Amino acid sequence: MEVPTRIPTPRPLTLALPKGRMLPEVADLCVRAGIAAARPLATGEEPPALLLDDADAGVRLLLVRPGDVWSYVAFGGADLGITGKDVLEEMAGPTPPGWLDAPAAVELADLGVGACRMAVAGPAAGAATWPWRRHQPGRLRVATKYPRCARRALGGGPVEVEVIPLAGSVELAPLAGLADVIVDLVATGRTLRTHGLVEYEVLFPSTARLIANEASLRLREEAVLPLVERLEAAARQGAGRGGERACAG
Ligand SMILES: Nc1ncnc2c1ncn2[C@@H]1O[C@H](COP(=O)(O)OP(=O)(O)OP(=O)(O)O)[C@@H](O)[C@H]1O
Ligand SMILES: O=P(O)(O)OC[C@H]1O[C@H](OP(=O)(O)OP(=O)(O)O)[C@H](O)[C@@H]1O
Repeated sequence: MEVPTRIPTPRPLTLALPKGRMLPEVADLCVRAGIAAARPLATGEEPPALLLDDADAGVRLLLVRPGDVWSYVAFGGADLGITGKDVLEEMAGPTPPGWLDAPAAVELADLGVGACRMAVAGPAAGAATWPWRRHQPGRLRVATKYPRCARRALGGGPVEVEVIPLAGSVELAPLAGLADVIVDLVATGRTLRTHGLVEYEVLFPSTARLIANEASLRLREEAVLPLVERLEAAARQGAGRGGERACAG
């Protein structure tokens, strides 16, 4: 009996893309990588559907929330995905109790688009004392959409970090007396300024990353790698055209 060396191909090569603010830039990269079906997504209009097949490119696109791209890729719903480094940092680390234990998604490339930074911010009055406060015994209430990043960056020292999880409008938390500081993404800094907040500390810069399902990389290599190469080439071309956005404030 012949021993199969590859699993049967159950579906087209599947790429999970982030809906929302990054989609137009990411879709533009995909178009330049030969995925014509991504063209309507580059306009900023509402996507026509959540699943788009590109028969010519042999690629299926799934449109999911940026925070869900990692799950689609890690759990095998997509072979490849594009999402922010912020999402990958938040998903990094031990699997929380009760979660399906997923093999890690592999980070393959920095695509340059969607630049922003993860920062600690708070009221202007607290900026001067932040470097000291951060390392003092006592409690620090942190409002954030990124509880694991916040804990990893600020915990582990003498200060006791109390995370208040929020899903958005994080800048309101210090104004409402809910938290001392926030950990959130900053790009232009406009939202902070509008609410009288300042950046205390940058935790890490973030740009869109290409990630792969670990098994797809091994078992569908001939299909996966050419697309990876085309996306990387499109990203380099984009950077050359001035497509790389500065993430420093
Ligand atoms: N100024 C910014 N603020 C927030 N995210 C940004 C910014 N600039 C780039 N990004 C990237 O865009 C992603 C968030 O996109 P978007 O704001 O459309 O989704 P979201 O509403 O935060 O996500 P979800 O729908 O899952 O709640 C981030 O993960 C980050 O990588
Ligand atoms: O530095 P800026 O250019 O102002 O961008 C940063 C803001 O954008 C994001 O919020 P978003 O618009 O996604 O809304 P949200 O608060 O509902 O998450 C982020 O959470 C900041 O609030």
